[in-house]
Amino acid sequence: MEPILKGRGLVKRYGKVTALDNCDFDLYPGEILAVIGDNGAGKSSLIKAVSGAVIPDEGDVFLEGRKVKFTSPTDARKEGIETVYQTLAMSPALSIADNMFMGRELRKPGFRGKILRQLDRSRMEQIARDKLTELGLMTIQNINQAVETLSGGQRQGVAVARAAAFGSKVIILDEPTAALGVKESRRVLELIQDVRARGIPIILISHNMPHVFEVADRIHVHRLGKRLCVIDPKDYTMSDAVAFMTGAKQAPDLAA
Ligand SMILES: Nc1ncnc2c1ncn2[C@@H]1O[C@H](COP(=O)(O)OP(=O)(O)OP(=O)(O)O)[C@@H](O)[C@H]1O
Repeated sequence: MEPILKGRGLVKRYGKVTALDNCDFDLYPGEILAVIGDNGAGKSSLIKAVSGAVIPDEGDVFLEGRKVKFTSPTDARKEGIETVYQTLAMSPALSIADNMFMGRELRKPGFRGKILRQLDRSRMEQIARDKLTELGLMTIQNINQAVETLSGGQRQGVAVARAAAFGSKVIILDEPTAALGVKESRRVLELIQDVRARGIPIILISHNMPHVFEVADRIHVHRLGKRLCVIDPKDYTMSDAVAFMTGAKQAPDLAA
């Protein structure tokens, strides 16, 4: 099977710091791939390099086998790569529907939309409602509710729904449960699994080992700017994973 998203020989330097050191990366269709690693290992740099937020100094990124050169996150988004950052790019005072359609607003048909640029609010609200229902997120009562009035978990939900709603090929989640309570984390983990069930692969960056081991199909262990190994959570324990990532234990051979 061909990876849907692939990185080869990625290098990213910040002055004297080498954040990515000839790093490879593979995400396969339909999987949840967790990316774990110690602080400063280069996880964010990797994710940014495959999603257009930084331009790698060297190396190539391939989407569905085709070499791509993203120069911005907008570029990557146009190709179907959506990143949901921990610090969510949402406008708190705007409604859920407005947030979901930010930058992709729908206009009314015909003259009113094309010439007068009128927004098709009811259609956007309907689609927003449908998407949230589809993803089991309809604990949200009112689609016109301002995002600032939502709980942290609901907000993550809206961000994920937004990513899932627009034909994304890949969704990247950066520490989606870091700021959430137990119940909310649970809901977000379920949501991640729902998104996978709809066939969209997910990259999950997380320091939370129980969450990683619960949902990931494979775990990319990142260390010193490169992929150290990829493990199946069924074959290793959480303490193995932590030992690999800190260098306390010899990692399994990647080739094997
Ligand atoms: N914009 C930047 N300017 C200078 N150095 C940077 C920049 N971004 C990252 N780095 C450095 O690159 C290295 C890798 O950082 P990166 O954020 O990719 O690691 P990380 O694994 O995501 O860490 P964490 O888990 O702590 O978020 C670190 O040494 C970091 O200080």
